[in-house]
Amino acid sequence: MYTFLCNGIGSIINSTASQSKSIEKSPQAKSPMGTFSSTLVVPDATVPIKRKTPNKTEDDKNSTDSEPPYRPKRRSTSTQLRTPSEAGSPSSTQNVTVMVPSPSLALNKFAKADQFLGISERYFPIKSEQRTQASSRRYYYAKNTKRGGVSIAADSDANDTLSSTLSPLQDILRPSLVRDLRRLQADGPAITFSITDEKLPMLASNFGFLRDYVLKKGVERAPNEFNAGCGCPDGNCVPGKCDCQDTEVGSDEAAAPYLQNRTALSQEYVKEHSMIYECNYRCSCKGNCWMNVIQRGRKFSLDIFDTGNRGFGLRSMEPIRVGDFIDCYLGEVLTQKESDLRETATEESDLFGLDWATQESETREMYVIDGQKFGSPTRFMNHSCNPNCKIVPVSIDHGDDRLYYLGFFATRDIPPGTELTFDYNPNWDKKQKKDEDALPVSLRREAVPWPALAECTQGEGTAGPPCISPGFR
Ligand SMILES: C[S@@+](CC[C@H](N)C(=O)[O-])C[C@H]1O[C@@H](n2cnc3c(N)ncnc32)[C@H](O)[C@@H]1O
Repeated sequence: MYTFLCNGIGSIINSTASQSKSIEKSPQAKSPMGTFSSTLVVPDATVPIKRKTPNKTEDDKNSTDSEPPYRPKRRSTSTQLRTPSEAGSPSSTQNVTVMVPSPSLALNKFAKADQFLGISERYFPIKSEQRTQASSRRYYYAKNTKRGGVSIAADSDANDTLSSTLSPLQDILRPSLVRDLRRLQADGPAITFSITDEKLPMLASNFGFLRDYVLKKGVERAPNEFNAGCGCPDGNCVPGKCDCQDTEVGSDEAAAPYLQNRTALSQEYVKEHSMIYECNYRCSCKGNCWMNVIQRGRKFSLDIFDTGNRGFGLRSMEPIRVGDFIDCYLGEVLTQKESDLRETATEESDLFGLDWATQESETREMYVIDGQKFGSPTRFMNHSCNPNCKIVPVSIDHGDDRLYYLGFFATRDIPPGTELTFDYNPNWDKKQKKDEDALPVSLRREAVPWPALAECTQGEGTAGPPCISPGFR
């Protein structure tokens, strides 16, 4: 079970429903299975669970198994830049606060050319011992400066107003974003963006792209030795027989989550909600079989674009077939306590509670993913109650029922250029007229002004324009 808590649009919806079919885990996979639900508000009280600590064998202690493939490779930094319209009119006498982006190679180039506003000790105050470094244009320590608090007065006799400084900023932000996105190409085809200069800072300065979760304080992966693998003969994982697959309740037959002939969700899993356990490095196949999809990474080039009325969105310029894997939802992984603090501290959060196993829990709280500031391109997927994608919880570690991945898969064929969407709350009771927790429109986060959308009337699976769930109003 997982919970999507998206403050803004998310915090106005709350519903929980059971999955239509539950699937029992194979004996090899230790974690309990649960029902699926998705809500968009603060999660229901979670029943804590107690981790069973398996007895370590000598073999386990001496284990030299390598790490699973998904590991944080880097962490982007987040900076903020306010455009003139956000900062107010850049009149010549007015004090305008500018969030100066982190000094980068490109920025240093500008500094050398003495063109860029803000590259001086005045805007990057430093300690005396750091002055030498700064004078040689090495601003390593200057990154510690709270740049958000640095106020820059628009100079009355300066020819360049704030708007004229935007151009060099875009010249820096655009290549910097390209560089940031290029790093994601290690995991699949290119991620591009189709965004005007004006809106570029909203993406480039406010968001850091990740290649894996960033585990925050109090969050841990289960030790490697807890993980288990299948023992399929000759490393040949056969559908229905591989131990990594779940067996349906009351049946010995394992449900095959993926198609064998292409890395895609099976028809059954397109319809159902159940955890998938992929083969891993501990399996006899070493994770090289068809039971390995999200670990192979993206298959499609994705484009972050300006939807015009729903902020940024995500699309692919390639045709996507039903069941295809899009990408994982990533972000900072928080303890529930930390996520509660963030929820109350800010209006903006994009939280997923990893609560698949917590219903059978006794003492542990679930982990929560926050994709607001750091994450993957799927963070820009908008809601639709007539969606073309869905989220499936996927684990690559049988010994860790607390930390797993959320994979986006296509639920129908998607033509090139179509916005990729998912239902933020698939179990929302469409008959429910009003959500008591709904926020008035004025309190919702609006990155750009969005015109009112038509209320969703279409049934699932039918094509149609973007719409808004009845409860959103
Ligand atoms: C996960 S973010 C999606 C990316 C977002 N559009 C952006 O520019 O950052 C969720 C936020 O997008 C907006 N959003 C998502 N789906 C929407 C829809 N169908 N209509 C209007 N706003 C939507 C809401 O502000 C919501 O809080």
